[in-house]
Amino acid sequence: MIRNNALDAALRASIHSKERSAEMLAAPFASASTRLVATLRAGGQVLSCGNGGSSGDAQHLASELVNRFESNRMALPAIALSTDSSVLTAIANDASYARVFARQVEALGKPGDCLVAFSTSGNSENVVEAIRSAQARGMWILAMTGKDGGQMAGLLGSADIELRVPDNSTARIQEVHLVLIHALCAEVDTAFAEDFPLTDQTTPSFSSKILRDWDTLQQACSYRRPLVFTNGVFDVLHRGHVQYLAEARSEGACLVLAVNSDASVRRLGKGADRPINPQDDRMAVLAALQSVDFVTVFDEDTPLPLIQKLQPDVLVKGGDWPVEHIVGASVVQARGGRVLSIPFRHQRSTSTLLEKIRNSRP
Ligand SMILES: O=C(CO)[C@@H](O)[C@H](O)[C@H](O)[C@H](O)COP(=O)(O)O
Ligand SMILES: [Zn+2]
Repeated sequence: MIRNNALDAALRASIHSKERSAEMLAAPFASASTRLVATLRAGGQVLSCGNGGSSGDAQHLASELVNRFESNRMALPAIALSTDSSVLTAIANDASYARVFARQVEALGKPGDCLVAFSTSGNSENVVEAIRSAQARGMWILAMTGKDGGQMAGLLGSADIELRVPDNSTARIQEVHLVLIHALCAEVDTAFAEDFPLTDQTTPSFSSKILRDWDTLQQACSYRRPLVFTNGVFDVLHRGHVQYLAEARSEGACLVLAVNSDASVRRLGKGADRPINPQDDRMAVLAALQSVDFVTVFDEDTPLPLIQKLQPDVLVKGGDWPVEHIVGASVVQARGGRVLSIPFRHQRSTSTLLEKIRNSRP
């Protein structure tokens, strides 16, 4: 058998690096894949960047999200920021090379999106600048680094995740980055294959905003700050509701709306025939509103346990609720959050509406 020493050495070093990564990156990898899936489920996008070999990695990741990895699933939104030579040369020429990714993040990034930032040293200035811009826009960072994590490691906040390859060789770090990209894509394939059967190649419906499971909801919205929370029955949706929800959404970066379950509505004693619309229908209608980022349901008499779990920054109720009576106010205020009673600009009520319909019967 013919062996080549250079190839043997490279392969051995790569295997060693991968084995060490398997031990050291298991926990942050699990967090990264969960959060990436939650971001995409919530309609967020992935922006990726890096230089040289890492620019290729950024493109590799984006291509597999947009197109597919190993199985068919819906197309997912991802853009590699190292691909448009006109944009890159214009920014580098008019501003500086350090701004080439940051400027694009400012143009394309939205709160809740993910920036996947590749740098084996953690010190590429343009990647560091991109992280700063992404954080300022309410995005979270998945930092793919190596060596000692460089400047990037020091920039990351509690919402961010670093996958730092335990190696000092740029080449070995890049080789592990590629494995990490493929492993992340495999997790994304699995998550979206469950949601969308192979035959369904459509974009996510409003139903992706409906998260009944509170753990999943917490993961999807925990880093979308300021987080706004409101709750109610929302039985027969009217103009007052729509206006109120739009105003609530404008108070932060993400609005979670919790509706009372049918059993919980019945306990409110609004009438034997209430709710008119069952909880699944109410949630589906609310999820179609642009102002609403996530809809969930609670079965308790009050949303207090959910408020304690989500720890929103802004708690909102309709104008008929004085702030001191709003359930969960003390929880939010204790963390320095705001509690708002938003006045109804359009005085409508479901009960009056139903009365009108009943009285109009021949
Ligand atoms: O691919 C390689 C080395 O394997 C090179 O092109 C390498 O990516 C470049 O030197 C990069 O500029 C290195 O940047 P970084 O990984 O430190 O951010
Ligand atoms: Zn290379």
